[in-house]
Formats: sequence, structure tokens, C-alpha cells
Amino acid sequence: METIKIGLVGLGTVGSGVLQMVTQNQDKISNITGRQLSVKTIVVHDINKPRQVNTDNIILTDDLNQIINDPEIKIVVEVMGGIHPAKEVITALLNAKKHVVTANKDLIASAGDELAKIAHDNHCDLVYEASVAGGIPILRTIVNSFAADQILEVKGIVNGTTNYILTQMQQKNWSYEQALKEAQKLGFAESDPTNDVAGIDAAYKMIIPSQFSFGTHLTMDDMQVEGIQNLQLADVKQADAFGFTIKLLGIAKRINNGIFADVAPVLVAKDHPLATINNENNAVMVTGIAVGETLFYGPGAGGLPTANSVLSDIVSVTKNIVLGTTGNSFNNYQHENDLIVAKNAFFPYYLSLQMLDVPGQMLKLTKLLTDLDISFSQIVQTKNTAEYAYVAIITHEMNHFTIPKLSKAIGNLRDINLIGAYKVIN
Ligand SMILES: NC(=O)C1=CN([C@@H]2O[C@H](COP(=O)(O)OP(=O)(O)OC[C@H]3O[C@@H](n4cnc5c(N)ncnc54)[C@H](OP(=O)(O)O)[C@@H]3O)[C@@H](O)[C@H]2O)C=CC1
Ligand SMILES: N[C@@H](CC=O)C(=O)O
Repeated sequence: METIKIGLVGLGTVGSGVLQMVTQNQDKISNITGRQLSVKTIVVHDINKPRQVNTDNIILTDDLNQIINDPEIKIVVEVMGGIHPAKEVITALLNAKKHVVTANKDLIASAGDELAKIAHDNHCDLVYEASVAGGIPILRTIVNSFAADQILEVKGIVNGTTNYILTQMQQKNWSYEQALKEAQKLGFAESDPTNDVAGIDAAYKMIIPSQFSFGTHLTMDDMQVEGIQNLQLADVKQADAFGFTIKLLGIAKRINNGIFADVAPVLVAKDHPLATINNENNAVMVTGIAVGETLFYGPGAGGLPTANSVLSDIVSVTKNIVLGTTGNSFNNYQHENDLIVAKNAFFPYYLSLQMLDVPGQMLKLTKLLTDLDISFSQIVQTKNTAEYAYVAIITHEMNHFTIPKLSKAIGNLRDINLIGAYKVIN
């Protein structure tokens, strides 16, 4: 049987999982594709670093040219991460007529269109199933299974690290720092976890299925992005008392002819399926006009789950090589949407405030809310410190542009502070 040689760029959490899966699943892969696959060369940053996987009979190098100039290597997996030099690496690989599989959401969200054109011009495949929600096969599902339906909304938990942290904080009372450290040890977090906790990793990921779903390329500037770094344990507990679990959610929804997209902590009703997604697991809910609500669940991070998505891409590229059908875009749907439609987005909100505990304060607060047309269904006031009270409110549906107005109005006061303002999903 003919063998297709593979190159890897990166041998960390995901690269090691890919090497392990290619080695251990030979029989099934060759049965399906009619080709043997074997990893020939791996490019890493530091060739002297001890490795947790067996690299016997594999060339381990820090020189990308050993892949670029090797005509035997047809498919290259980029799992080094980051935007630079990954962009230059993938460009060079495509120009050298290598098919590329990547798990790099930062890069695909930022420069996916440009790289797809380079791939097309070189008759090469560029595929990236693992870039969104790790082990959940969501992108190919949207391409194939939602090909004819009109997608109205894609929302979900698409960052494993933050979901792991929130779960440990909620269920085990771990501190934020303790939970983050463990997520790093387990290989879920990015090498610099800032993007995870600040919601940026989730925003990069939301850009990709949004493009597949709505045909419109969002950029980071089209989205409001808020992470979990400022989330207070008091709000986690109060949300729980109100009957909600706080999750970092990405939401992209069609409103009239436009798209609303953001990433932020959201209070999710405890009986909503997304509230039950714990640890590093992710879930993506896709709502189509014809099909209604669908939910895709699985591990969103980790070596082997992510490697499984990479392997599904490798198998698909291999089939294309065998059939002579390489060079087609992963996603073909293009559609003009107005991106600035967010003014029509309405949600109930959870507001938490700290205010000086003196007579007349509650009246002052409710007047301030009324002036902004904010009405509410639940309000709780508890003693916080000797001087201050903590107030938590669930509002009726309101325009999300009201939040900056509220923040500004409260910012002018000395005796009331807005601590948190999070959307609520029932
Ligand atoms: N970890 C996860 O659960 C998931 C990760 N991803 C994505 O997969 C990609 C890889 O992530 P992960 O495996 O966690 O990352 P790691 O940090 O564990 O591994 C990165 C690898 O890339 C190598 N590398 C870094 N810079 C260079 C360079 N300039 N030249 C050559 N090699 C380089 C490193 O080499 P060395 O070992 O010598 O330091 C290392 O082997 C990222 O895009 C990430 O966002 C996607 C889904 C899930
Ligand atoms: N750091 C990411 C890894 C997968 O994309 C996450 O935690 O989800």
C-alpha cells in the first residue's frame, strides 16, 4: 500500500496526541483511506527538550526547510500555535504545495481568508476542524449537515480552560488561581493563558463557526469580548441562589439582516443544557430554521480529543489526495450581512452593585434604573461590610447598549459601584 508522509510543526500537547494517534490507529486509517500514513519529520522549537512520546525513526529538527524541501511529505500539521511565525510557516508550506491541517484558531480567525486563497492558488487543502471546540466535530457538521438550513444562532461554551476554572470555583470552591494552575498542568490552557481567561480564545473560536454559519467574516472589532478575570465569587454564589450557573458563552446570532456576536460571562438557567457542561468540556448549540435547536457536546481541550479532530482532517485530506480533489475551500458559504445591528439585541441582565448602606440609597438606585428604562424581576440586598450593602438584580429584557450608559451613570456616583453586568439565558 502507498504511504503518505506527514510533517508536524509542534510536538506539545496536541502534536504529541497527533503522533500517538497516527501511530496507534494505522490499520483503521489505511482501511478507510487506502493509504498508510506515517509521520516522517517533526519541527520543534527546542530539539533538546525531553519528549513524552516516542520519536524513534522520526526526524526531529528545528529547521522547517527539512519539511518544505522534502517532496515525500504531502501533509503538514501545524500545532505550534500563535499568529507569528505560524502564518509565515503555513504560507511557506502551502507555497511548497503541502496540504495543511491546523488547530490554530488565533491564526484562522485573523488570517483565514488570506491563507485559504493561498491554499486555493496552490491547489492545496487547508483544514482546521480542531481549531474550534477541540474534540467536537462542529465545523464539518455545519458545512455538511446545515448546508441547506438557515442558521439563526450559534452559541456555546468554546473555551475549555475557563469552563474548567468556573466548574472548580462553583463546585469545589477552588480559588481562581488554583483552578487556572491545574488547567495549565492538564494542558488545556494556551502557553500564555491570557487569551483563555480574557475571552479572546473563545472570541477567535466564535469567529470561525460564525463565518461557516452566516457566510460573513467577523473580526475581533465586531465583537464585545469580556473574560472571567473580574468575575467575583459573590456573583457566582448569588447567581446560584437565583437559579443560574455562570458560564463563559460565545453568542453569534442573526438579528434582521445582521449579526450580533459577543463573548462574556452569562448566567445560564440551571435547567438549560449549557448549564450542565462542566470541566474542560465544550458545547455548541446551533439553531436552524428547519432543524430547530441542536447541541454538540464533548471535550473542548486536551491532547487526544483535539488530536482526534486533527486526524479527521488528515483522513479527509488523504481521501482528497486519493481522489484528486484537493484545493477546495473548507467553507464555501459567503453572504453579506450588516454587522452593526447589535442595537437590536435584547437580553435580560444580571446586575450586581455595591452601595453605601445608608437610608435612601435603594430609592436612589431604583430611580437611576428607571431613568434608563431598566425594570427588573428580582432584587436582593445583603449586608456586605459594615458600611456597604451588596445588591443583585435580574432585569427584564433590555438593550445591551444600556449597560455602558448604566456604567457611565453609576461611574459619576461615589456611593454606588457597578460590580458586574452579565446577560441571562433562561
Ligand atoms: N492544548 C489544547 O487543548 C488545544 C490546543 N489547540 C491549539 O493547538 C495548537 C498547539 O497547542 P498546544 O499543543 O497546546 O501547544 P504547546 O505549547 O503544548 O506546544 C507547542 C509546540 O510548538 C512548538 N513550537 C513553538 N514555537 C515554535 C517555533 N517557532 N518553531 C517550531 N516549533 C515551535 C513547541 O516546541 P517545543 O516543544 O520545542 O517547545 C511545542 O512543541 C495551538 O494553536 C492551540 O491553540 C487547539 C485545541 C485544543
Ligand atoms: N486553550 C484552549 C485550548 C483549546 O482550544 C481551551 O482552553 O479551550
